[in-house]
Amino acid sequence: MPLEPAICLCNATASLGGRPVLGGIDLKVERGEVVALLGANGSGKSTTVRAVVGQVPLTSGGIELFGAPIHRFKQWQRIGYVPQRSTAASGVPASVREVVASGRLSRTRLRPLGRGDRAAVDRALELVGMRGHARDSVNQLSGGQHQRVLIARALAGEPELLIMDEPLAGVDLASQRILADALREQVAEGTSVLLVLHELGPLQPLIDRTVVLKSGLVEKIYGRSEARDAAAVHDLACHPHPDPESEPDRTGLLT
Ligand SMILES: Nc1ncnc2c1ncn2[C@@H]1O[C@H](COP(=O)(O)OP(=O)(O)OP(=O)(O)O)[C@@H](O)[C@H]1O
Repeated sequence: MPLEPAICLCNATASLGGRPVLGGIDLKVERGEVVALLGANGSGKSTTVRAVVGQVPLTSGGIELFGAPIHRFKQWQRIGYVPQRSTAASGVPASVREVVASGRLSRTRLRPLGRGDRAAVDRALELVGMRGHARDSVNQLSGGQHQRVLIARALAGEPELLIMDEPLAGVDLASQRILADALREQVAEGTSVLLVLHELGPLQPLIDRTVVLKSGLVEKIYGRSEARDAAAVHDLACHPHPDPESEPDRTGLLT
């Protein structure tokens, strides 16, 4: 019998600040599948993934994680989440290794890290090319290195489902390629992935389906062979003539 999908959203609606933001999203991520969410600013991509990780309640519809309704789902250690525009620097001095090791907490609880935990941390650092920076303070990292550390933190938990909101934002092409390689290895091991992206970049060959959102609804779904078309359509729709004067569509409440 096939396993239940890693994520299943059924006619999901959500409101923020009293305004409807998701208008009835249907979205599935099958086991081992890599799904990219594309769409213009404000189309509802982050809200969709935040609903999936339980940070935004639905007003109607449902979400199932690994076959369980989200309100009954308890196995959050199976999920690695990299939020949008988050920071590894918390104000207290912490090394890259310490931040990545914190990704094991959902598995170790208060138990000290064992050999298996340390191996998972080393592997995550290696995967994102940060092993040589393990002792560095996170406060000294560049934006791209910072993002790699946050992804390593999620990978250290050995998640079966990885959810990343704009993992390539502010990451140069060399780092994007390192992240693509890391993700490829993870996917080869069977991890399911939901990614919010603005462009597919080096991740494109990994993506099985691209779901384009518009105004809180699924506008179009592209299969693997159409990913290039999806990226092209998205580029035309979302970046037609960049206006340096325009204000980004942000409330600032999510930062
Ligand atoms: N905390 C909030 N309170 C009120 N409205 C919000 C809040 N967060 C987001 N919104 C609104 O919800 C809509 C969807 O936002 P969301 O962040 O999901 O879009 P997005 O597709 O991820 O955009 P971006 O590409 O800019 O990250 C936007 O109109 C946004 O202004």
